[in-house]
Amino acid sequence: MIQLEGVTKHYPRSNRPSVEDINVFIDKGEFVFFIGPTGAGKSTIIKLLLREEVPDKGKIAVGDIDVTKLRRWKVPAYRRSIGCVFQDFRLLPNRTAAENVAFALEVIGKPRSVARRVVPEVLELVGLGGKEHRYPHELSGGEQQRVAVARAFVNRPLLLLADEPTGNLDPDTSIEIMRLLDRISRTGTTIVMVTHDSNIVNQMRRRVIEVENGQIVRDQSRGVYG
Ligand SMILES: Nc1ncnc2c1ncn2[C@@H]1O[C@H](COP(=O)(O)OP(=O)(O)OP(=O)(O)O)[C@@H](O)[C@H]1O
Repeated sequence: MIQLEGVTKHYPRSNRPSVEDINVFIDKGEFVFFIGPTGAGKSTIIKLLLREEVPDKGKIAVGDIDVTKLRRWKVPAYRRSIGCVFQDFRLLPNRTAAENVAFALEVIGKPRSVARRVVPEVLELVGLGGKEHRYPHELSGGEQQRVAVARAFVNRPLLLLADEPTGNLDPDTSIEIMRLLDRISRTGTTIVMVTHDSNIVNQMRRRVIEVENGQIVRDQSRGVYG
Protein backbone atom coordinates (compact mmCIF):
# COMPACT_ATOMS: atom_id res chain seq x y z
CA MET A 1 0.00 0.00 0.00
CA ILE A 2 2.83 2.36 0.91
CA GLN A 3 6.31 2.19 -0.49
CA LEU A 4 9.09 4.58 0.51
CA GLU A 5 12.35 3.75 -1.20
CA GLY A 6 15.56 5.62 -0.46
CA VAL A 7 13.60 8.74 0.50
CA THR A 8 15.59 11.81 1.51
CA LYS A 9 14.18 15.25 2.33
CA HIS A 10 16.48 18.14 3.13
CA TYR A 11 14.64 21.42 3.75
CA PRO A 12 16.48 24.37 2.20
CA ARG A 13 17.20 26.22 5.46
CA SER A 14 18.01 23.19 7.56
CA ASN A 15 21.57 22.05 8.28
CA ARG A 16 20.78 18.32 7.95
CA PRO A 17 18.25 16.18 6.12
CA SER A 18 14.97 15.80 8.04
CA VAL A 19 14.54 12.37 6.51
CA GLU A 20 17.51 10.47 5.11
CA ASP A 21 17.44 7.41 2.88
CA ILE A 22 14.46 5.77 4.50
CA ASN A 23 12.87 2.57 3.26
CA VAL A 24 9.42 1.51 4.42
CA PHE A 25 6.90 -0.94 3.01
CA ILE A 26 3.44 -1.04 4.48
CA ASP A 27 0.84 -3.59 3.38
CA LYS A 28 -2.82 -2.95 2.78
CA GLY A 29 -4.75 -3.02 6.05
CA GLU A 30 -1.70 -2.65 8.30
CA PHE A 31 -1.83 -0.41 11.37
CA VAL A 32 1.52 1.30 11.87
CA PHE A 33 2.75 3.68 14.57
CA PHE A 34 5.55 6.13 13.81
CA ILE A 35 7.25 7.14 17.03
CA GLY A 36 10.39 9.04 17.93
CA PRO A 37 11.59 12.19 19.66
CA THR A 38 10.52 15.67 18.64
CA GLY A 39 12.25 16.75 15.42
CA ALA A 40 12.91 13.13 14.37
CA GLY A 41 11.17 13.49 11.02
CA LYS A 42 7.76 11.92 11.66
CA SER A 43 5.64 14.83 10.43
CA THR A 44 7.92 15.17 7.42
CA ILE A 45 7.05 11.59 6.48
CA ILE A 46 3.32 12.42 6.75
CA LYS A 47 3.83 15.53 4.60
CA LEU A 48 5.70 13.49 2.00
CA LEU A 49 2.87 10.94 1.91
CA LEU A 50 0.33 13.74 1.44
CA ARG A 51 2.50 15.37 -1.21
CA GLU A 52 2.69 18.54 0.85
CA GLU A 53 6.44 18.14 0.42
CA VAL A 54 8.41 16.40 -2.31
CA PRO A 55 11.54 14.36 -1.56
CA ASP A 56 14.96 15.34 -2.89
CA LYS A 57 15.70 11.69 -3.59
CA GLY A 58 13.84 8.42 -3.65
CA LYS A 59 10.46 7.04 -4.58
CA ILE A 60 7.11 7.24 -2.81
CA ALA A 61 4.17 5.15 -3.93
CA VAL A 62 0.73 5.00 -2.31
CA GLY A 63 -1.54 2.32 -3.74
CA ASP A 64 -0.89 2.41 -7.46
CA ILE A 65 0.06 6.09 -7.45
CA ASP A 66 3.65 7.21 -7.84
CA VAL A 67 3.38 10.21 -5.51
CA THR A 68 6.76 11.62 -6.52
CA LYS A 69 5.69 11.83 -10.17
CA LEU A 70 2.13 13.01 -9.53
CA ARG A 71 1.19 15.92 -11.79
CA ARG A 72 0.39 19.12 -9.96
CA TRP A 73 -3.25 19.23 -11.10
CA LYS A 74 -3.81 15.73 -9.75
CA VAL A 75 -2.57 16.55 -6.24
CA PRO A 76 -5.86 17.87 -4.74
CA ALA A 77 -7.79 14.75 -5.79
CA TYR A 78 -4.96 12.57 -4.51
CA ARG A 79 -5.08 14.28 -1.10
CA ARG A 80 -8.83 13.93 -0.92
CA SER A 81 -8.45 10.20 -1.42
CA ILE A 82 -6.57 9.94 1.89
CA GLY A 83 -8.34 10.26 5.23
CA CYS A 84 -6.59 12.60 7.67
CA VAL A 85 -6.99 13.12 11.40
CA PHE A 86 -4.97 15.72 13.32
CA GLN A 87 -4.29 16.60 16.94
CA ASP A 88 -6.34 19.82 16.67
CA PHE A 89 -9.41 18.18 14.98
CA ARG A 90 -9.61 20.84 12.23
CA LEU A 91 -13.41 20.88 11.98
CA LEU A 92 -15.25 23.69 10.27
CA PRO A 93 -16.58 25.72 13.23
CA ASN A 94 -19.71 27.01 11.55
CA ARG A 95 -20.89 23.61 10.36
CA THR A 96 -22.59 20.93 12.43
CA ALA A 97 -21.09 17.47 12.95
CA ALA A 98 -23.23 16.11 10.10
CA GLU A 99 -22.30 19.01 7.82
CA ASN A 100 -18.60 18.56 8.57
CA VAL A 101 -18.82 14.92 7.52
CA ALA A 102 -21.02 15.71 4.51
CA PHE A 103 -18.44 18.27 3.38
CA ALA A 104 -15.94 15.47 2.70
CA LEU A 105 -18.48 13.95 0.31
CA GLU A 106 -19.41 17.28 -1.30
CA VAL A 107 -15.82 18.08 -2.26
CA ILE A 108 -15.50 14.83 -4.19
CA GLY A 109 -18.75 15.55 -6.00
CA LYS A 110 -21.02 13.00 -4.34
CA PRO A 111 -24.72 13.82 -4.69
CA ARG A 112 -26.63 15.08 -1.63
CA SER A 113 -28.68 11.88 -1.63
CA VAL A 114 -25.51 9.92 -0.83
CA ALA A 115 -24.67 12.25 2.08
CA ARG A 116 -28.22 11.92 3.45
CA ARG A 117 -27.83 8.15 3.55
CA VAL A 118 -24.15 7.77 4.53
CA VAL A 119 -23.54 10.59 7.03
CA PRO A 120 -25.96 9.33 9.72
CA GLU A 121 -24.51 5.82 9.33
CA VAL A 122 -20.93 6.93 9.84
CA LEU A 123 -21.82 9.24 12.76
CA GLU A 124 -23.61 6.31 14.37
CA LEU A 125 -20.52 4.17 13.77
CA VAL A 126 -18.33 6.63 15.69
CA GLY A 127 -20.86 6.81 18.55
CA LEU A 128 -22.31 10.22 17.79
CA GLY A 129 -25.86 9.20 16.94
CA GLY A 130 -28.15 11.93 18.33
CA LYS A 131 -25.46 14.62 18.23
CA GLU A 132 -25.29 15.11 14.47
CA HIS A 133 -26.75 18.62 14.59
CA ARG A 134 -24.35 19.99 17.20
CA TYR A 135 -21.69 22.49 16.26
CA PRO A 136 -18.05 21.71 17.17
CA HIS A 137 -18.15 24.11 20.15
CA GLU A 138 -21.10 22.14 21.52
CA LEU A 139 -19.06 18.92 21.55
CA SER A 140 -16.29 17.70 23.88
CA GLY A 141 -12.75 17.28 22.51
CA GLY A 142 -13.24 13.53 22.25
CA GLU A 143 -16.53 14.02 20.41
CA GLN A 144 -14.93 16.51 18.04
CA GLN A 145 -12.22 14.00 17.27
CA ARG A 146 -14.93 11.38 16.57
CA VAL A 147 -16.42 13.79 14.03
CA ALA A 148 -12.95 14.19 12.49
CA VAL A 149 -12.57 10.41 12.31
CA ALA A 150 -16.03 10.10 10.74
CA ARG A 151 -15.09 12.74 8.18
CA ALA A 152 -11.80 10.95 7.42
CA PHE A 153 -13.56 7.61 7.00
CA VAL A 154 -16.75 8.56 5.20
CA ASN A 155 -15.17 8.11 1.77
CA ARG A 156 -13.82 4.70 2.80
CA PRO A 157 -10.21 5.69 2.04
CA LEU A 158 -7.61 3.02 1.47
CA LEU A 159 -5.26 5.03 3.68
CA LEU A 160 -5.90 7.01 6.84
CA LEU A 161 -3.13 9.23 8.25
CA ALA A 162 -3.40 10.27 11.87
CA ASP A 163 -0.92 12.84 13.22
CA GLU A 164 -1.08 12.72 17.03
CA PRO A 165 -4.86 12.17 17.05
CA THR A 166 -4.91 11.68 20.83
CA GLY A 167 -2.54 14.57 21.61
CA ASN A 168 -5.31 16.79 23.04
CA LEU A 169 -7.35 14.08 24.73
CA ASP A 170 -7.34 12.54 28.20
CA PRO A 171 -6.26 8.88 28.53
CA ASP A 172 -9.79 7.38 28.58
CA THR A 173 -10.96 9.42 25.62
CA SER A 174 -7.72 8.54 23.80
CA ILE A 175 -8.47 4.84 24.23
CA GLU A 176 -11.96 5.35 22.79
CA ILE A 177 -10.52 7.05 19.72
CA MET A 178 -8.02 4.20 19.34
CA ARG A 179 -10.84 1.64 19.51
CA LEU A 180 -12.47 3.51 16.68
CA LEU A 181 -9.30 3.55 14.58
CA ASP A 182 -8.84 -0.14 15.32
CA ARG A 183 -12.35 -0.89 14.01
CA ILE A 184 -11.65 1.15 10.91
CA SER A 185 -8.40 -0.71 10.37
CA ARG A 186 -10.29 -4.01 10.49
CA THR A 187 -12.33 -2.91 7.48
CA GLY A 188 -9.09 -3.06 5.45
CA THR A 189 -8.09 0.61 5.69
CA THR A 190 -4.35 1.07 6.16
CA ILE A 191 -3.64 3.32 9.15
CA VAL A 192 -0.45 5.27 9.71
CA MET A 193 -0.38 7.09 13.01
CA VAL A 194 2.26 9.41 14.45
CA THR A 195 2.22 9.49 18.23
CA HIS A 196 4.10 10.32 21.42
CA ASP A 197 1.54 8.40 23.47
CA SER A 198 3.43 5.43 24.95
CA ASN A 199 0.33 3.99 26.70
CA ILE A 200 -1.55 3.76 23.44
CA VAL A 201 1.36 2.12 21.60
CA ASN A 202 1.91 -0.36 24.42
CA GLN A 203 -1.77 -1.27 24.59
CA MET A 204 -2.34 -1.68 20.88
CA ARG A 205 0.73 -3.83 20.13
CA ARG A 206 0.85 -3.03 16.43
CA ARG A 207 3.77 -2.42 14.12
CA VAL A 208 6.08 0.28 15.48
CA ILE A 209 8.51 2.23 13.31
CA GLU A 210 10.86 4.39 15.37
CA VAL A 211 12.47 7.39 13.73
CA GLU A 212 15.48 9.24 15.06
CA ASN A 213 17.47 11.97 13.33
CA GLY A 214 15.65 11.32 10.09
CA GLN A 215 16.40 7.61 10.05
CA ILE A 216 14.52 4.47 10.95
CA VAL A 217 16.15 2.95 14.01
CA ARG A 218 13.54 0.25 14.72
CA ASP A 219 10.78 -1.48 12.77
CA GLN A 220 8.99 -4.05 14.86
CA SER A 221 5.72 -5.91 14.39
CA ARG A 222 3.57 -5.97 17.53
CA GLY A 223 6.01 -3.50 19.08
CA VAL A 224 6.01 -1.42 22.24
CA TYR A 225 6.97 2.22 22.76
CA GLY A 226 10.37 1.19 24.12
N1 LIG B 1 9.70 23.67 6.58
C1 LIG B 1 10.84 23.34 7.20
N2 LIG B 1 11.98 24.01 6.95
C2 LIG B 1 13.15 23.68 7.55
N3 LIG B 1 13.27 22.67 8.44
C3 LIG B 1 12.16 21.97 8.75
C4 LIG B 1 10.89 22.26 8.16
N4 LIG B 1 9.97 21.40 8.65
C5 LIG B 1 10.64 20.61 9.53
N5 LIG B 1 11.95 20.94 9.58
C6 LIG B 1 13.00 20.28 10.39
O1 LIG B 1 12.99 18.90 10.08
C7 LIG B 1 13.23 18.11 11.22
C8 LIG B 1 12.11 17.10 11.37
O2 LIG B 1 10.90 17.76 11.67
P1 LIG B 1 9.52 17.01 11.82
O3 LIG B 1 8.46 18.05 11.97
O4 LIG B 1 9.36 16.02 10.72
O5 LIG B 1 9.73 16.24 13.20
P2 LIG B 1 8.72 15.38 14.08
O6 LIG B 1 9.38 14.05 14.31
O7 LIG B 1 7.38 15.33 13.44
O8 LIG B 1 8.66 16.20 15.44
P3 LIG B 1 7.45 16.42 16.50
O9 LIG B 1 7.33 15.13 17.25
O10 LIG B 1 7.93 17.53 17.35
O11 LIG B 1 6.22 16.77 15.72
C9 LIG B 1 13.37 19.08 12.39
O12 LIG B 1 14.74 19.27 12.63
C10 LIG B 1 12.72 20.35 11.88
O13 LIG B 1 13.32 21.49 12.45
